[in-house]
Amino acid sequence: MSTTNSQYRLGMIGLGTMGRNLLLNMADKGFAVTGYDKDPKMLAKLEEEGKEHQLKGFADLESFVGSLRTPRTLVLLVPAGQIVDNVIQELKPLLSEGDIIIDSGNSYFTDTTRRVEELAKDGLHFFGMGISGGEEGARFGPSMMPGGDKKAYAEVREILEAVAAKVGNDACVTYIGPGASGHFVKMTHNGIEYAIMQLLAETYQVLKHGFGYDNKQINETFANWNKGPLQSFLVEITAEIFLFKDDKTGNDLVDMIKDEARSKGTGKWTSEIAMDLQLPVPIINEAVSNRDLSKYKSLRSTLAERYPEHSSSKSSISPEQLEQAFYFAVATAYAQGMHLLWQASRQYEYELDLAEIAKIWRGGCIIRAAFLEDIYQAYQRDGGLEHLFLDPQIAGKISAASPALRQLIADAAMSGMALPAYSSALTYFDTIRTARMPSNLIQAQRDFFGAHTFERIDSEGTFHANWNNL
Ligand SMILES: NC(=O)C1=CN([C@@H]2O[C@H](COP(=O)(O)OP(=O)(O)OC[C@H]3O[C@@H](n4cnc5c(N)ncnc54)[C@H](OP(=O)(O)O)[C@@H]3O)[C@@H](O)[C@H]2O)C=CC1
Ligand SMILES: O=C(CO)[C@H](O)[C@H](O)COP(=O)(O)O
Repeated sequence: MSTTNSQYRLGMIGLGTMGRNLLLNMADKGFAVTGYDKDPKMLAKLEEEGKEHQLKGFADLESFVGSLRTPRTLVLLVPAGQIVDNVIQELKPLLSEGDIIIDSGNSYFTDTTRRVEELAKDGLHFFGMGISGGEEGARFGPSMMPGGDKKAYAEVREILEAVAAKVGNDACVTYIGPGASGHFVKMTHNGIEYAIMQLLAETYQVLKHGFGYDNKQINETFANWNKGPLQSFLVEITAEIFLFKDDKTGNDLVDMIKDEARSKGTGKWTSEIAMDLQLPVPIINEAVSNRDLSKYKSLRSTLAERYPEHSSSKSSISPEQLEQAFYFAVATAYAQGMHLLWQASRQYEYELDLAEIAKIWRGGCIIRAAFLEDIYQAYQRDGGLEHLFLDPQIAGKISAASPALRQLIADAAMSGMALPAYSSALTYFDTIRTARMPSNLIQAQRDFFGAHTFERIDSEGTFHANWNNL
């Protein structure tokens, strides 16, 4: 296959929500780019949208690959799973040593590890690059998390920095690390996303039932929070949701939506891998479990009638205290996610720079928030920080906010209101600040019934006691 007429800088496979918008973003920034889709209508639409730019669509894979300058850079934005492997198999005979494939979908990180290793045998560079920001982010500035071969990154750095969201002069993209580190970091981003969304849903519950607020007041509360230290994309869109009207009924749309949350799996993956790494992320676990519990609508409805214990007692805390409690819980969710990255970095030798990760999450992505500046500063002060709560400035803010969360949980417990993510945040904090946990008893029990042995506080080694006098 001749490459003599090749001219395009990058080729995109998958021209759906993310792929089309990211490609248009690249074209806007002056890069000559091309897209591949089997559907001529998709190509016509793409070329029409990008007609002012050097943007071309191909329905034939060989011509598409042949249009790229070498070493070629191809970005995949197709559904994760087998489709990614299928696309790679179709591409491989058309590629040459040194070419780069970037999988920007939400692929599972162990699939990425496998693909990196398999393609390296053919001299091809495979990058797992998490992208966040949804449709609008892809079009106007996402946050991107590329992991793979460091030298090959130099080939794509310019284009990624040009299209990424900006915070001041900083582009929201950085080289993350080797192997599947980019997809691991994106998965963790989504785990934090799940936790914050669950906390916002619980806050809605408190505002509605504990405070007796209507949707307009709930909108105002979140909109006010979004002007201060809690400023974030998720708080901002949550405020907007409460004003949105349903075309069909004229009611607030939020009231017309079933209380059954769906998911695609990245939150579950975060919980699963955190358990494998023995690094607890309980708020994320609660967020995943609550999406699952929400699906048991009929069981919940039956049990609501069987146990009508929910009292109508109002929350005793002020809106300002609720804001403090939310701050505490969200900070804890980020702390758990960062702790997971700290552990994964050691386990998988990703050499993650946690300051850089916090830095590129400050803009473009779904979890962007003013608080990420504090996290970035904390890891800049100490790049090896084991846990965010060890940072003196974060510690001061957490300590000041914890009494409000205690009162929120106490009120909720007495009135029978479920606040699983908030409760989990407090329990996690109280556990992780406990110097001597009651886990000595668990070791004693294990040794009692199964001779599993225990360690002593006063001598090295493992011991077994004859608990049963056998
Ligand atoms: N939507 C979002 O907000 C975000 C999505 N992601 C991830 O990005 C990836 C893409 O998501 P999204 O853009 O939303 O998905 P879409 O479903 O909108 O687009 C997927 C595209 O892939 C194409 N495609 C499917 N199979 C093949 C194939 N074998 N060869 C070539 N093209 C193929 C589809 O074409 P056709 O329609 O013709 O089948 C479609 O154009 C996913 O992994 C997703 O998890 C990441 C961040 C945010
Ligand atoms: O990656 C994303 C944002 O960063 C997706 O929007 C996210 O995966 C949605 O996940 P789910 O469908 O499980 O809620």
